Amino acid sequence: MTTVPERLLTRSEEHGPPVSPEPRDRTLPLLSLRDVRIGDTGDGREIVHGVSFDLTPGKAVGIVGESGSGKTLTCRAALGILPAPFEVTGGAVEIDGTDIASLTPARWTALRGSTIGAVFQDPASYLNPSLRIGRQIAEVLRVKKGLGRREARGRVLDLLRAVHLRDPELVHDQYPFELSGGMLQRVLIAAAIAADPRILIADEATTALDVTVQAEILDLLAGLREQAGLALVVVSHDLAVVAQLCDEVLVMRQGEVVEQGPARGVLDDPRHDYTRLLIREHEQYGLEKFLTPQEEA
Ligand SMILES: Nc1ncnc2c1ncn2[C@@H]1O[C@H](COP(=O)(O)OP(=O)(O)OP(=O)(O)O)[C@@H](O)[C@H]1O
Repeated sequence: MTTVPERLLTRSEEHGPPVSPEPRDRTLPLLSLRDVRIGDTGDGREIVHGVSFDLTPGKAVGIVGESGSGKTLTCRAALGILPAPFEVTGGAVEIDGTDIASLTPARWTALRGSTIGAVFQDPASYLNPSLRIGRQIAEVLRVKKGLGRREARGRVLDLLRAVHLRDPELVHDQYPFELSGGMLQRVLIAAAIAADPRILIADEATTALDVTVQAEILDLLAGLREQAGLALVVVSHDLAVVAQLCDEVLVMRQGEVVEQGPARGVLDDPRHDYTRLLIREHEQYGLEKFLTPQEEA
C-alpha cells in the first residue's frame, strides 16, 4: 500500500470547523442501512427487498451481484439521490447517526462531498463539458473547504497526482472531451476525495480502468482507509476487487441479499449457490490470489 501524501490527509481546520464533527468513537457507524427497501412508485413493485449493514470508520463493505440486482439503487438510496420513479419504501438510512429522511436540502448540500462522496460509472455525465478539469475540482475545494484560488490549484494538482494522472498540469487545463474514459474516471475519483469525505461510495469506480491503474487506485483507497479512516462502500462485479479491499460483503440477486458476512469467509467458503456461481464465473480474474492465506512478513 502506498503512503497517501500528507496534504491529502490534512483537514483544513483553518478554514472553519468541519461541517460535521469528527466521530468521537471509531466503533460508531458512519453509515447504517437498516432493512432498506426500494420500490417503483409507478407500478408499486418492490425492487430492493431489505439491505442492512453498518459501516464504521476505516472499514469497507462490498456489494456484488448480477446486473440489475439493485446495487446501484441501494447506493443511491444511501446518498438520498434515488431517481424517479424509485423511492425508499421501508427501513432507514443513517449517516453519522442521523436518519437521512430528516435531512433538509441545505443539510444534504453540506453533507455531500464533505461527509459522504460517491463515484459512479459513466464519468462524462458527472462533469461539466464546458469547464476545465482543474476548475471543476477547485470548485469543490473552494465551496467545501473554503480554499482560495492559489491554494486550491496546488491541492488539485496533488489530487490529480494521487489518482496517477500523468502530467497533472496539462490535465488541469484540459476539458473533459480531451480525456479518455479512464482518465475521466480518475478525475471523478479525485473530485470525490477532494473534500476529505468520511464515507466514499465507489460504484464500479475502477471498472473502466486498465489493470495497472485500477491497482494504483485501489491502493490509494486502501491508503485513505488506513490513514484517514475513510469508510468505503464498494460495488464491483469483480470479486477480486472486493476480496482485496473489503471487510464485509453483501451478495445481491434480484433485489435480495442472498449472503452477507466477512469478505474472506463468504468468498473462501460461500454458503449460497449463487455466491458459488459468481465465484466460479470470476475465477478467470485471479480471485484465488486474494484468497490464499497471506504469507508471514
Ligand atoms: N433509472 C432507471 N429507470 C428505470 N429502471 C431502472 C433505473 N435504474 C435502475 N432501474 C432498474 O432497477 C433495478 C435495479 O437496478 P440497479 O441499477 O440498482 O442494479 P445494479 O445491480 O446496480 O446493476 P448493474 O450492475 O447493471 O449496474 C433493475 O431492474 C433496473 O433495470
